Amino acid sequence: MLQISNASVFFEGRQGKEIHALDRVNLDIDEGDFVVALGASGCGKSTLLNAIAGFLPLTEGTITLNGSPISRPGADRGVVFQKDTLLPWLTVLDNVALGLRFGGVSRRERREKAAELLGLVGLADFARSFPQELSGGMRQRVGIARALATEPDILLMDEPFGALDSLTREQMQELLISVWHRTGKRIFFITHSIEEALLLGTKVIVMSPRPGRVVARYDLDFVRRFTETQDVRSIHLSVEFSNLREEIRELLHTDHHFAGVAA
Ligand SMILES: Nc1ncnc2c1ncn2[C@@H]1O[C@H](COP(=O)(O)OP(=O)(O)OP(=O)(O)O)[C@@H](O)[C@H]1O
Repeated sequence: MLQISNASVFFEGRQGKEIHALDRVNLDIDEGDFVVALGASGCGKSTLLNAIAGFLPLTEGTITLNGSPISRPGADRGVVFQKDTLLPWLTVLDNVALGLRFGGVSRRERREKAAELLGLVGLADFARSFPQELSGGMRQRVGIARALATEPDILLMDEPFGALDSLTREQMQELLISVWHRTGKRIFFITHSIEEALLLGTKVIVMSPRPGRVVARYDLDFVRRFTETQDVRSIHLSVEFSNLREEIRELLHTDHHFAGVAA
């Protein structure tokens, strides 16, 4: 269980002015959960993810993973960003295997594991390619495989599909659902897109602008429906989906700070 209790973050802004980025966030991420954080730019989503990743400390509150407080980055958390962070001089296979190099795993095992993960994300044939030979969507798939290589407890994804065109984005959503379903990994995923949040999340939290607070929570099953039917169109067209989309859109627009959130 990943447990976030009363998490608050203050940054020191210009001229010593305090920036209240995150305000008393409580969130439990259980095994198998797909948690999506939705909110406008600047509402503290990345701050929350970075705190879970151990990249920045909370000012108040705690985050524990299986009972242990998080204070630094660790192999038990795999991170995927919007912009891929692949090393251009390494092949796709070696990029995926990289995280295991520091874990005392033999070269043969590293390569076997990396090849297996490339299969999981549909890139088995690109193991010997270099990142620059791949499309944006393919590079993000490599990033997902790499994040999974150390067998983390949770996958942290900061707008991983934000820079992709809409068709590739839809394909990546479906791929991620299949990875989630097949691995049973819990995921914490950030997005600006209401539709993406509704399709992917088993739990969706909606955050307000500064200070970032959770203003609504939803337990959803569209993603499970997708794994059974593989029919995204009928989900998008369902009354339930469109009612929720409108409800959340309205919620986001009740505050003018939310302008800029896209469906
Ligand atoms: N290191 C920092 N120093 C000072 N202020 C910061 C720092 N990091 C974030 N902030 C501020 O904290 C607030 C929350 O930022 P954060 O990046 O978490 O928002 P976000 O919801 O992820 O936004 P986006 O969707 O644009 O990525 C913003 O006002 C931002 O300017």
